[in-house]
Amino acid sequence: MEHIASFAASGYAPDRVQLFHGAPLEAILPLLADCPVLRLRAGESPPEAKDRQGRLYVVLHGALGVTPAEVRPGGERGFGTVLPGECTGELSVLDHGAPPDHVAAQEDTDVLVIPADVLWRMVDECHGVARNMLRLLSFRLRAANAQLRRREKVGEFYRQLSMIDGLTGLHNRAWLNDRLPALIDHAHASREPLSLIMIDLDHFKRFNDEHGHQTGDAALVAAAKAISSVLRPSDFSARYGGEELTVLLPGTGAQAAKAVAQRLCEQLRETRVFEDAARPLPHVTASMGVATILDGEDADGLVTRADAALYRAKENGRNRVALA
Ligand SMILES: Nc1nc2c(ncn2[C@@H]2O[C@H](COP(=O)(O)OP(=O)(O)OP(=O)(O)O)[C@@H](O)[C@H]2O)c(=O)[nH]1
Repeated sequence: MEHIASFAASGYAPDRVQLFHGAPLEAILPLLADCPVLRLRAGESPPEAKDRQGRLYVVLHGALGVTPAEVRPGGERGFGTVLPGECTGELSVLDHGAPPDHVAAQEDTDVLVIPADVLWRMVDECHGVARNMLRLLSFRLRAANAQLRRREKVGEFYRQLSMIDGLTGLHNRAWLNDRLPALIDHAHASREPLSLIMIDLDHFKRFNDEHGHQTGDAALVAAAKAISSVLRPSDFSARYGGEELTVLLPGTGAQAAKAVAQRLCEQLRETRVFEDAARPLPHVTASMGVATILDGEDADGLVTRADAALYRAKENGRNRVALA
């Protein structure tokens, strides 16, 4: 970093500085005359104020990169860029707090440093500067709000992504844990039925052993597709874990749910793992347990009864449906 000159001797003019737009230069120039102009090399930060008064940095040439102070070095990059005529540092001047952002030159950059007391005198003596400060603050507020909204959206995107099973594309167990209690509450409150089908692929260990784990994965994907193809848009399917899948049927009573499960069973029986006829594989079958919510029952109770029914379907020969 190099101290080039005072502003008066630097050769820079104030008319391009946003903070001074519309303000009478004859009022501003005497106040700016002794303010230092620094040259920062790429990567250098302007010196921090030794007092708690803060200071405003106006870019005269080059660019300053601004990163929120809470972001670790090497973390999220480029919160913003301050270009010639723009400034940064106004918040710590206004509230005497620590600067909220880390500032560093993105290239060789000349910066006018305006100490807090000089800035306040400008605000006192020149309404135009005060107005520009307010405009700057409202711009910062809007930018911060937009940034928050973007982060919320990104957060929601990743939340949704974390609820999807990577192999089958179905919802995963985390989604089920999140949504099932809410669906059950809704069913109790609206006095509508809700059914759950627990599905377990038959002899899947043997299938893996005979055809390889990757073919087993393909069979799981094919099963998930087949199941989704049978359901209505208001139904949900999820991968419960391993080779176990779950279907949720809101507004569906026991008999209708049993009929859906039987349809799923048939669909699986007819589903090829690979459409490619050159690689004929045995069809994958599944056993299914169906349970319909009882008065006052919670998620654990419903899943346990569906599991017990599934166990009976396995016991009775697999490739079939049992009702809880
Ligand atoms: N390929 C593949 N296999 C999986 C996956 N998740 C679980 N499995 C396999 O599924 C098999 C389940 O085996 P078991 O629990 O013994 O049940 P099963 O062989 O299907 O027998 P039954 O359920 O009694 O009909 C295990 O071999 C697991 O490794 C997966 O994501 N991909």
